[in-house]
Amino acid sequence: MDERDTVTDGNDPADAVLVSFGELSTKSSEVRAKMTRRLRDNLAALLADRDVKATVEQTWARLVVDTPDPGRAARVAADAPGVVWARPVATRPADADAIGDALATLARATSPPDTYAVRARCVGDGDCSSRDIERDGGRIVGAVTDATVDLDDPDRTYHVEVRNGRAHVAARSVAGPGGLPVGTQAPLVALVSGGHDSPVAAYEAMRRGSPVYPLYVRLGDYGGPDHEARATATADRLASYAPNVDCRLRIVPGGSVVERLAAEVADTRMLSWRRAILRMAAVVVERTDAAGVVTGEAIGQKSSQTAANLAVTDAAVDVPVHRPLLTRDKEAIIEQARAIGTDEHSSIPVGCERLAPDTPATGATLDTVEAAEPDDLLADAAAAVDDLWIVDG
Ligand SMILES: Nc1ncnc2c1ncn2[C@@H]1O[C@H](COP(=O)(O)OP(=O)(O)OP(=O)(O)O)[C@@H](O)[C@H]1O
Repeated sequence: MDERDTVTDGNDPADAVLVSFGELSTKSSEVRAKMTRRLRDNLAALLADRDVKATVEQTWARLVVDTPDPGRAARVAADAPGVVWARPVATRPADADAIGDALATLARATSPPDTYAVRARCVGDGDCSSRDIERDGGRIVGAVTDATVDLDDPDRTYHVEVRNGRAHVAARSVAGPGGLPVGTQAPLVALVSGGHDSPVAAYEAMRRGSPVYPLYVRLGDYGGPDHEARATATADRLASYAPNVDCRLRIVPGGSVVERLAAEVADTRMLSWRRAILRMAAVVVERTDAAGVVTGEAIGQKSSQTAANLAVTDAAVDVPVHRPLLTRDKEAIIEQARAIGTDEHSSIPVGCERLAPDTPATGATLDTVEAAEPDDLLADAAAAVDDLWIVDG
């Protein structure tokens, strides 16, 4: 549910945001505490970056954001990898009257649903009965709205969580991306071309906890300013999800490698190009604390991405190559690019298509690719990384 649609008057009683971080709860207590701390720091940085005044308190099972603007803070918090949901909540003493009051105020302050349910959770408080809260709360909401109870598929769920003597009462929930907090896994070098696929792949790596170092390879005359601009815009967008990690775009000049391929290689040209940019990424991995490379390739999406050709590409490097979109369909990838806001610049037609030969190889073997590839091509590609520069956002 989008909470922006639900507040109908100025009497919203929410005074904080409750944040759930699902998967962290499956970790050992030491790892969980460490990852939760990281999520707390990430949330604080994200809220500050988006100009939301807030302090973030860490408890064992939840993060609690203290803020004068819970509605906006919940939307921002739900952008952070690791967050399962964020709810603007009214904080009350853990007694039945206070909870009932909060539910009635919330029910009046939000647009009336046709159907509703009250869900309660009591943690570590012997006197608290979730069944009583749900029954009494359901009656109270029913009395102040015309809505009817639907426990299976309600239009709105009112949530009550009671722990440590406090009750958190909510009428709205903003879904987060899940996953793990950025910075809880090793960084990866993300090859980004600015098309639809590679930004989504880089985002998926971030969503699972890896900071990414976006790497764009210039195509010389085959690329141009638009090509580079969309890669830069992509890196900015990715950085907006984790402003406290280094997500600056790295650029390597690849124009001379492209020229050589266009002049010297025919059907296997695109494969050699993939091998060359992968080799560049591998050099960046070796020179940083990154643990591997992430690309936007998916099986069979292009001739250079058949299962056979991906194996030939990988043979150019000896660092791990991760492909989070391997089995995803293009439509689903584009939908996700829209959702995370990396699609805006991805539709500009750019030069890689011009490099493609008329009859690209789909089932090449490593032997045929290597035979057609200039002997020093990969060494040339690696050397180009000496001229890498970092774009300061
Ligand atoms: N100029 C480039 N700079 C950096 N990485 C690149 C570049 N071109 C391609 N890549 C990487 O190689 C992968 C495969 O490239 P391809 O041109 O086939 O694009 P794609 O699968 O359509 O991805 P995208 O939609 O991101 O362009 C990309 O997903 C990206 O990770």
